[in-house]
Order: sequence, then C-alpha cells, then structure tokens
Amino acid sequence: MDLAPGAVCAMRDLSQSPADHGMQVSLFQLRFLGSVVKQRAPARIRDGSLVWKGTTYEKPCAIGSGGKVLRFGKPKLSRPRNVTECHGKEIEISPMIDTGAGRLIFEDVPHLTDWLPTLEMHPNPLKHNPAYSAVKQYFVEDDDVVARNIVIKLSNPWEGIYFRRSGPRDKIYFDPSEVRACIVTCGGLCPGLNTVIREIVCSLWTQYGVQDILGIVGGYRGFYARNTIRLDPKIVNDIHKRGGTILGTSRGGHDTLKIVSSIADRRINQVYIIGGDGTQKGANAIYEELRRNGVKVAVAGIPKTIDNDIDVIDKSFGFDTAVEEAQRAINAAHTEAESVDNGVGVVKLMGRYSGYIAMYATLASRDVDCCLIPEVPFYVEGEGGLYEFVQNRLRENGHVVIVVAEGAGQELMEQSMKWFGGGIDASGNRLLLDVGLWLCQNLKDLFTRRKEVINIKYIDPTYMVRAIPSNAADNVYCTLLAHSAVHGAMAGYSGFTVGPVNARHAYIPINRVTERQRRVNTSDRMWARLLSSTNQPSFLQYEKSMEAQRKKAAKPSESSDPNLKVIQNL
Ligand SMILES: Nc1ncnc2c1ncn2[C@@H]1O[C@H](COP(=O)(O)OP(=O)(O)OP(=O)(O)O)[C@@H](O)[C@H]1O
Ligand SMILES: O=P(O)(O)OC[C@H]1O[C@](O)(CO)[C@@H](O)[C@@H]1O
Ligand SMILES: [Mg+2]
Repeated sequence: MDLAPGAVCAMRDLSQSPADHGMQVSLFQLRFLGSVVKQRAPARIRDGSLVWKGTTYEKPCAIGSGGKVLRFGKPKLSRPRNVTECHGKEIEISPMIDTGAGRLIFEDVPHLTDWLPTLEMHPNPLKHNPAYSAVKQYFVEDDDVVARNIVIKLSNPWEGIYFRRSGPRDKIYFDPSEVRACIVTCGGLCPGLNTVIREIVCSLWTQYGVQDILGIVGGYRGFYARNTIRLDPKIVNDIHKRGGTILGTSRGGHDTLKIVSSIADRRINQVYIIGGDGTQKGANAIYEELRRNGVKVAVAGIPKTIDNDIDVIDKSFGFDTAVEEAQRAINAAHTEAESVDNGVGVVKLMGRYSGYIAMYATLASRDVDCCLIPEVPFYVEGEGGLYEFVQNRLRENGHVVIVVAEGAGQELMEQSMKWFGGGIDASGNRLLLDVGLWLCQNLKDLFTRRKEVINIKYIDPTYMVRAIPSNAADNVYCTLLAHSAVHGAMAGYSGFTVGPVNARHAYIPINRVTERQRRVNTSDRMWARLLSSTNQPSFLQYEKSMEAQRKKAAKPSESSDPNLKVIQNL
C-alpha cells in the first residue's frame, strides 16, 4: 500500500499535551476505502510531528477539544516501507501511552470539534434537573475510561485497550432548542427495540429539553423513500410492552449519499441508528460522509442483534429475553420426547454465524442432549457422528433433545444435497437451508433403514423468540443504552456505538465493533461447560466424514440426497 500525499493522521492523547515531545504511539488504524487495517508499530510524536518508520509527518495545525487532537499532513521525508496503498484515505493513530509499568491504548471516538474546532459549548441542563442534581459526581470526566480487559497481571496493571466512558458531560455541544433528532431501526427484529426508541425519546425530551424528534419509517430506505413520524413521550409511552419496532424495519436499501442528503434536507443534526452489524457498517458510512461534508451532525449507533454477534460489548440487548423464550420451546420438546417411545425433540434456534442463543439456552435448560452450532461442524453418519450418539442416548434414556442453531451444518447439507449457493437477502446475508428439517428427515431415514423405531418432533420457534417484548432485565439494559447514546450525541461525540464493556458503559468507535463478528469461542471455558454438561460428541472426525460424503456424492449411480425435495419445498 502506498501512502498517498495528503494523507491525514489523527492522534488522541489521553494524558499529555499536544506539544509533548517524544511520546510513544504504536497503534495505527489505517482506513483504506472503507476498511480499517490496524498497524501495531512503534512511532513517536516529536516536535509536534509524527515519526514512523523513518518518515516524518508534518503537523499543519493543532485543533480539537482541549487541544487534544493533532492532525498530521503529508509525509515530510520518504514514504513508509510497509504502506503501499492509501488512496488519500485517513490514517488514525491511537496513542499507546507508556506508563512505565505497561502500555495503555486509548481507542477514542470522534468528536464534532475534530472537524469543527470552533463549536460553541453549552452548560448541560441536567445540572438543574431536580432528579439528577442530587447525584454526586453525576458528570463523567473527560479522562474517565473503561478497560477492555479487567483480568490483568499485577506486573503490568495498565496494559490493554481502553474506551471512553459513556454518560452525561458537564458541557454539551448542542443547544437543545436547535436539535432535530431522528431514530431509525434496521435489520431483523429483536426484543427491546421499542424500549430503546422510547428511552431515546424520553431522554432527549425530559433530560435535555429536545422536542423535535423524528422517527424514520422502514429502516435505511425510509430516509429517502418514506415519510417520517413525529415522536414524543406520549406517543412512545407504552411501546416497550410490544414486540417489534413501531418504526418498522428493513434489509437492504442503504444508499449513503441519498441518506446523507435526506439528513441535510430535513435539517436533522442527531441521528440514532439501532441495528446489527450490517446496520452499524451503514451508520459508519453515514458518519464518514457527514464528516467529509464538515457538517454538525452527530451519529450514534445502538447495537442490536439477537444473535449476540457484535464484538467488544458484553452482550446485546434482547439476548436474555431470547434465551428465556427459547427455554419454553426446549421444555416442550423435552416433554414431547419423553412422553413417547424413542422420542427425539429437535429445536431450531436463531444464530446465523454465531451459536450463542443455542449455547446459552442449552446451558440454562439442562434437558438438552446435544447442541449444534455454526462454529462446530458436525456430521450424522459414521463413528462419532450424531446418529450413533442419538442411538446410544435412546438406549440409555429413551429420549433425546437436540438444539440446533440455524447456521449449523450448512456445508454438510450443501454437500449432501449437491446444492450450492442458496442465495442472499436484500442486505447481502447468505440465505440458509433449514438445518432442523434436514436433520429430522436424515435421522428418520437412517433409523427407518435400520428398521428401528424413532419418534421425532420438530419445533421451530425462531421468529417467536425474537418477536416478543423484552423482559425486565433487558428493559433496564435498553434504557441505559438509549440514555448513553443521547448523552454522547449531546456531548458532541459522533461515529460511536454504545455498550457495556465489563459491565461499564462505554463509547466505542463504530468501526471497532464491525471489524469482526463475535462467534462462540469453542476453546473457551463456556463451551467446555456445555460439553461437560451434555456429554455430546466433539465431531473430531468431521473432515474424514466430509471426504466420505464427497466420494459418495461423486458416484454417478447414487442419486442426491432424498431430503432435497423436502428442503426445496420450504
Ligand atoms: N457493509 C454495509 N455498508 C452499508 N450498509 C450496510 C452494510 N451491510 C448492511 N447494510 C445495511 O444495514 C441494514 C441492515 O443490515 P442487515 O440486514 O445485515 O441487518 P443487521 O443490521 O446486521 O441486523 P441483524 O443481522 O441482526 O438482523 C440494511 O439496510 C443494509 O442495507
Ligand atoms: O428472516 P429475517 O427477518 O431475514 O431474519 C433472519 C435472520 O435474522 C437474524 O435474527 C439476525 O441476523 C438471524 O439469526 C436470522 O438468520
Ligand atoms: Mg447482521
């Protein structure tokens, strides 16, 4: 990659003034055409310029809140060796501060003053709010941070990544009477969406006195294809008791330029975007475009995902509700299975790429014999396979309960049915084959061929699990997320996502949570707990089994999977 002339580097310093000489920085985020590449390499700030790999970057100006942001211009000397392509995109540098004992990396979020240095500040009206004025130390200090890892080495206590702590600030960068906020929900449903909408409206209205709040109808495309609705505390008063989203949602339809021009046309200056990984990528694109335009619009992301696949934050809202609801399906499957001879209950739960709901529902239930998730490939026939396991459990207990996440076994099904490329949805997400149905049919066939009796009951509660209102714990959690987002936007932050990191709410750069999808770590203690509680097979012979499957499928005499018709008819 070649560093294009004019590339810009932004650096935030947690504790030192910009004039500091020789400060060590060593975490670089290079952004190339929308994707972020991290560089962990030592660099120094010397005489106000950045020196990295023998190249010095000039500092044309020092700007920012409290003099804490430095910008560096084009390289003074030669180009750095290991950067070959940049296309004039930004380079962001987070400082790694050497505390002597360890290295502290501060991954800060952007602030409106990064590109509008002369923005006017206002006192936070919460100061005079009777409910909040009694709180001691109500305002969050500028240097309050939240640690990514809280299990530390005594020898290196400060080492690690830190995020900005969320919460109300003493000074805000919006005059409440000039705020026009909007809220949009995108992607699939999730318990708690309405609670987040309600609490954004109530926080803006009652805590800050903002009375101009719009709901964007029908997801991202609603910005340019639909009318908006007005929101106030009365309208949202009891929406938290309902599942879904009062604003409606959609997949696809993200057009950054159209959305940004609709934001400008409608004179919106705060955008609250609730949605999953795809939505957050869209939110980041909107933030970047607004920043490029140099306008005063704050973009706050509120992460939503029933699959719990958003990285960095502890867990996503609605997840606990979903796990609780899944218990009801598992209980039903268990009751059905144990009431008949050789009963097998199969429950399919959501989880496109991450099997968290299946894993937690299994751990909570204790009635589950086997949990199949996308992260652990499984096979049915042969030694150590699912068929053998089900046979043994039926002999031992007379019944079996299997929980399967919807994204599990996709490769196996494609192989067995010689069917590849099932298509994508409007957002580009892969459409999945129905693993639950396929599994039931496969087990039924295997047992029938061996003249053994089996009684399978298939329960597919996927949409029931996510279309319900959030439970009490999720309602409180949604409230904190919503308030956190409002405090952040009012304080002038933008391009951030909110969420708890080790139970403390933080502001996290949006692109940090979309860098990778969180998936169940199968070498972690939680998965080990599950394995020890179910005693299910570890499917270690997966590759061998797939090879056998491929050979079988390659034989011209053998027709493809008999279950294909069933699945195709779905
Ligand atoms: N890479 C991307 N850049 C910009 N917009 C995107 C991107 N990926 C998805 N989007 C937009 O975000 C919205 C939601 O995306 P998607 O359907 O993938 O759901 P999601 O937010 O990931 O939620 P979930 O998967 O939890 O249901 C869609 O309108 C889609 O067009
Ligand atoms: O049918 P829809 O609405 O596209 O949603 C299904 C998907 O949404 C999710 O709930 C979230 O991504 C997945 O688990 C599931 O595959
Ligand atoms: Mg998604």
